[in-house]
Amino acid sequence: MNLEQLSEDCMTIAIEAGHAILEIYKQDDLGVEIKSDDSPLTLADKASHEVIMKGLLEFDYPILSEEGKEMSYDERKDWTTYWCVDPLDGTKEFINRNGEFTVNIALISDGKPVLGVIYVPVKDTIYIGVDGVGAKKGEDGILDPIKVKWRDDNRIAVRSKSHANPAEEEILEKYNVTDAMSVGSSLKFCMVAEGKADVYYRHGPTMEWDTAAGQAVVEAAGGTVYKGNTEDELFKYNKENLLNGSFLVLGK
Ligand SMILES: Nc1ncnc2c1ncn2[C@@H]1O[C@H](COP(=O)(O)O)[C@@H](OP(=O)(O)O)[C@H]1O
Ligand SMILES: [Mg+2]
Repeated sequence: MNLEQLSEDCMTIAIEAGHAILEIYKQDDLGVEIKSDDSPLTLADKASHEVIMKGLLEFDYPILSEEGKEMSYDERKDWTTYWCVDPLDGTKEFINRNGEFTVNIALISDGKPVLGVIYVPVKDTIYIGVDGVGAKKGEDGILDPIKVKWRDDNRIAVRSKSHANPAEEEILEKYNVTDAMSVGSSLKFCMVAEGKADVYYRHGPTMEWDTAAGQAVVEAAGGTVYKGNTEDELFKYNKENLLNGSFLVLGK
């Protein structure tokens, strides 16, 4: 498997999906519905999902997408390598029209995200992480390497804009965080990956597709994603329950 070649194809697919999202973002009616789990869904989530499914079809790996058909653990438990996709992460931010939403494509191998692409449609910016190779950020058609930062003191945290939890404060204090920024979607992982923040601790629930591409990007940039709120166990994928527990992202 040539991850670098695959990452180029994923970039093209993510950008095309982002353009489909922007077409809908321009319209007055975003076609908002509420899903059975009470979370919002728009025409853009569906359009992006269609573009990504079509694009990834040529690669012979199964696909787990937030907007795809529900997949029981029995159906996916033997997958060794698969795509984990969030066609539009930060749907609330999309509906609020603040630009803080992303397209996320990750390749998982043996429970670890080994490739991740995150596209930010409104900024036309892309982040790529390839295990064993490194992470890059693309702006104005130029890709530059990015690296995490671990400040000696006055550390900076990123937190969810829509789902921050007071239980996060204790951990931020433990890491000497003196400043926190609220940002929507997987952009938080990107901010740690490019050294704009040192820490992202998430106490509340997310799904595996919300974190897979972000974890690949931040780890390829030199960071680490841990399960829970300690530095003991790495964060793994294709769990029986796709609901993530709390996790800790550090720029080291
Ligand atoms: N109660 C809940 N259960 C599961 N996932 C939740 C959740 N509340 C929020 N999320 C996840 O958090 C994501 C948004 O993260 P953030 O708050 O960092 O922007 C959502 O992604 P989507 O917007 O793709 O649905 C959603 O998957
Ligand atoms: Mg999401």
